Amino acid sequence: MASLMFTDCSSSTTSRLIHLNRRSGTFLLRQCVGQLRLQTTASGRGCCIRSSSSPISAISADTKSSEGAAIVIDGKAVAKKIRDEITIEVSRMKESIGVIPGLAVILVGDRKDSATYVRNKKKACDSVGIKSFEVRLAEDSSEEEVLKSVSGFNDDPSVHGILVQLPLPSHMDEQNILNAVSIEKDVDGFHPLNIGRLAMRGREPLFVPCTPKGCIELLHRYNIEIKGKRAVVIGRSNIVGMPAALLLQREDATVSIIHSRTKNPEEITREADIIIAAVGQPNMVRGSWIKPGAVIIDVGINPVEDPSAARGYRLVGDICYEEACKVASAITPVPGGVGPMTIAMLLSNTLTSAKRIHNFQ
Ligand SMILES: Nc1nc2c(c(=O)[nH]1)N[C@@H](CN(C=O)c1ccc(C(=O)N[C@@H](CCC(=O)O)C(=O)O)cc1)CN2
Repeated sequence: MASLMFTDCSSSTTSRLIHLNRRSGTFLLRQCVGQLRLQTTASGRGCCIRSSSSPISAISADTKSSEGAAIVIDGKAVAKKIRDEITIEVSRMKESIGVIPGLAVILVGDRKDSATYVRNKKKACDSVGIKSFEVRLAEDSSEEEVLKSVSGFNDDPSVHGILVQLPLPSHMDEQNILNAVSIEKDVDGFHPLNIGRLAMRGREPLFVPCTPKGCIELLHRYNIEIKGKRAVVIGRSNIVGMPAALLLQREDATVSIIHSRTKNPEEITREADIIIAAVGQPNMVRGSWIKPGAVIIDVGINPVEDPSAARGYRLVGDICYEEACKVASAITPVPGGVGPMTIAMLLSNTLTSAKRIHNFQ
């Protein structure tokens, strides 16, 4: 007997374990007429899946898939492909001009999630041949100590990319620290000059923030048209929502941003052909918010209690996946959607930086 974990979207912290016996399995398979298989996703949630590993030919953002099941946009697979492409470029650069791209990461404090992300960034660098440098500072370090590390990496010619892992401890002035990163090495794209250029027509940023860049890259790699579409971005953070909205606008979408003071979020979201959700609220967007056939990019990575999971919790997005996948034409899962793309885009930005600094085409 197999078992599937379904999230109860009406409650973010409770979940039901539904045993899938032969009968219910048949029922689900019938619902997925024409589908390839019945599958539990990496997070253990069930959905009908048309394609999960290879980019597809154009999906219309206007029309609902006839089967009533979304294509799963496989960020993990796309990120792997991008890492393979970067590996080739890194070795071509090394062989041609003897330069190895270098990425420096500054981690302040002892947040477990941040430590995991930094460890994963180092692993990803190793896997593509990028050199990595790391500074770890204690939670009670001073802002001056962080600025000193930034300044050291700004002056180090073997470092082509610098990032300060966020969030920083609350006693630090985040903007002051991000401003100190050399704009030529700002591979996170958080420097105000890079963000400012992103917002201006006719100006190009040196780097685009990794998570929003990953969202757009997924749309491109799955041939999802953006031009002329109505897009809704839920959330207006500096690192995801705001730059994602700017990028969609640059791609000629008509963009609305939904935030905590928006009066009618459901109504506005229901108009969208493309939804990017980056609000940090587990399962906030329900199936009823979604226009049939919309494409959904879920940036949320929210831990919810789950005693049956090895870690005692599992990750869910901002979108109620099992409702949304019946309405949308394509959707990113959590985990395995946008998350892996963030690190792939970081590697890509670091390679771009090294090429630019060394004038290597
Ligand atoms: N300086 C920065 N700080 C932060 C950024 C950033 O882009 N630059 N983004 C996030 C954290 N982040 C990278 O730093 C990040 C988050 C999640 C993932 C990821 O791959 N998630 C997996 C699930 C991981 C798990 O199981 O725990 C997934 O979604 O599949 C990568 C990077 C905030 N800080």
